[in-house]
Amino acid sequence: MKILTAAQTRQLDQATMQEQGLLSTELMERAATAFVQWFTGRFTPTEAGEILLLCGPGNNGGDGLSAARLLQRAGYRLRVALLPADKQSADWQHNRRLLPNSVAVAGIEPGRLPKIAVDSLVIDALFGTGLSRPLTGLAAKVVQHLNQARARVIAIDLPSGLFADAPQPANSAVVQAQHTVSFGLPKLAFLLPQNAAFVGEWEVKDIGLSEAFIAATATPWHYTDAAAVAGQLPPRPKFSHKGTFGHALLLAGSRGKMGAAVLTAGACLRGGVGLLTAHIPGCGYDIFQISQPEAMCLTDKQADFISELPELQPYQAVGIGPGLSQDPASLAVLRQLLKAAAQPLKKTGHLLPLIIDADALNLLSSHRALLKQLPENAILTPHPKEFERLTEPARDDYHRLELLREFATQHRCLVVLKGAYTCLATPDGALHFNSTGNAGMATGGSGDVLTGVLLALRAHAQLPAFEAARLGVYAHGRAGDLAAAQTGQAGLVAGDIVRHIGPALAEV
Ligand SMILES: NC(=O)C1=CN([C@@H]2O[C@H](COP(=O)(O)OP(=O)(O)OC[C@H]3O[C@@H](n4cnc5c(N)ncnc54)[C@H](O)[C@@H]3O)[C@@H](O)[C@H]2O)[C@@H](O)CC1
Ligand SMILES: Nc1ncnc2c1ncn2[C@@H]1O[C@H](COP(=O)(O)OP(=O)(O)O)[C@@H](O)[C@H]1O
Ligand SMILES: [K+]
Repeated sequence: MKILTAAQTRQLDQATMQEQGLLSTELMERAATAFVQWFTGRFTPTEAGEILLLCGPGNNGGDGLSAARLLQRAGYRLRVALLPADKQSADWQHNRRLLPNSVAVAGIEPGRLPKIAVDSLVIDALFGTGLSRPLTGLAAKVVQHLNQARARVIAIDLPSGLFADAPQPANSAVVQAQHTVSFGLPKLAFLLPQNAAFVGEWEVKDIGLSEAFIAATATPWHYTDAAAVAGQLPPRPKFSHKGTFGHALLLAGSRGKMGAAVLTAGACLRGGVGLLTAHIPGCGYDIFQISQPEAMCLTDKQADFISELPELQPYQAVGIGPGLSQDPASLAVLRQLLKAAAQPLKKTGHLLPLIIDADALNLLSSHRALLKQLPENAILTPHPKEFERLTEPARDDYHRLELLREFATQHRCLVVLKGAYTCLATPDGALHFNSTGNAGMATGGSGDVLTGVLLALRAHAQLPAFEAARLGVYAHGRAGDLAAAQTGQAGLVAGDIVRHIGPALAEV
């Protein structure tokens, strides 16, 4: 699914009306109907009580007025408060005329802000994608008043005051909604942690916007939903054997962090790899062999960390980093690996696929000259702290995305910036936000599991780097969701994610 800018969203509305011969009021009615469908599915008239609908002067307010009419017809009690403006949009005026007199409508004035009881329901239809500058004056005052009221707030399309696609200045007035019900496509703002308090839970409702326009519109931003990865995992042919799905090498673990190697290996096996060999420090031999009998194991001459790079010739992909330690000897191994991976493989003529995680990323950060040696399409999997060590501290989430794009294009690699909406950056500058996963995965070892899944998919001869990375990130989050359905979020541990990788991959 694409994510468009606010300007492109306006063009999309126009294109939809032209393509489908729709009046703008008809499109607005679709949006309001979609919103009301969501609302009535969520709250009965009794649960809703008397709803306050805050209405701005543009088409977001027009959506609100149209929704007010539909909600009243459906038996809800509501009152409407209008934000004064020099001029209202034509579709706003249309829906204002259609609103029955039985709905109480009052103008908002500086000395007379609408009364909002604690826990009452408020629908925010002040501003949507047409916001052109941060809110000031009376609009800002209304928003602050609303945020202080501790009501249950539901935003139409966007929480008012929030830009759809760009940061707003610190301390701007923005509605803090519990729910945002948006139309057509997700907005970039929904995916960034800094906006969580404004957006709340969000949903996007289909209102039949022009597919042709969306397909023809260029954007760096994408949202990976089930449709994006459907059918991407190649089927396992009847006569396949363990060699068909690649032999992966994992370099992981150190004293006290053998669990990282075990989890990564388990995830790689569940990710469908044909064969897995792990190269681990001597101290981990029994731990590893007992907990992952399906994997083969090479031990380093060092007991506590890795100091040797095995012969790479047998392997189709290499993962390095989980629990590795940052010992200078492990740095030397990383150096050798990058050097060896710079040469195409004799058998295939391709570069050896690499997954670089955790301490291997930290080693890259402290020896940045090594970044020049990253082979094309290497996959790096930093969390935000690790990413900032590789680049620079970001001013905010939007700046971090800029840094992410720059990094992936400059180094011709794939970067998986982990988080609630993990963002995969590609060498051509695209950003793919993942839709799966849950806060139960905010637990030690979840990232190791991701590395294992990615390693398995990169060892697969038929999956190109981008498809493997996108599918791996999606399936990892989906496995987390399936696991949380059984354990609850608080009780989820990384091993639960491993056990659900199989079902997650079976779904796609
Ligand atoms: N495809 C879609 O997404 C559809 C969107 N519709 C609705 O239309 C909305 C966009 O409507 P508009 O473009 O009219 O924009 P808005 O209603 O978001 O706001 C624009 C109005 O607010 C004023 N304004 C902007 N920033 C302001 C500020 N900081 N302080 C005071 N006034 C400010 C503008 O001058 C204009 O009058 C969407 O958010 C959505 O709710 C639907 O009606 C139809 C379908
Ligand atoms: N709130 C969340 N919602 C969805 N996914 C999450 C959330 N928190 C963490 N995750 C996922 O869990 C993983 C955590 O990785 P990481 O921070 O490297 O943990 P660790 O180093 O302990 O393995 C990432 O894939 C991340 O996307
Ligand atoms: K709004």
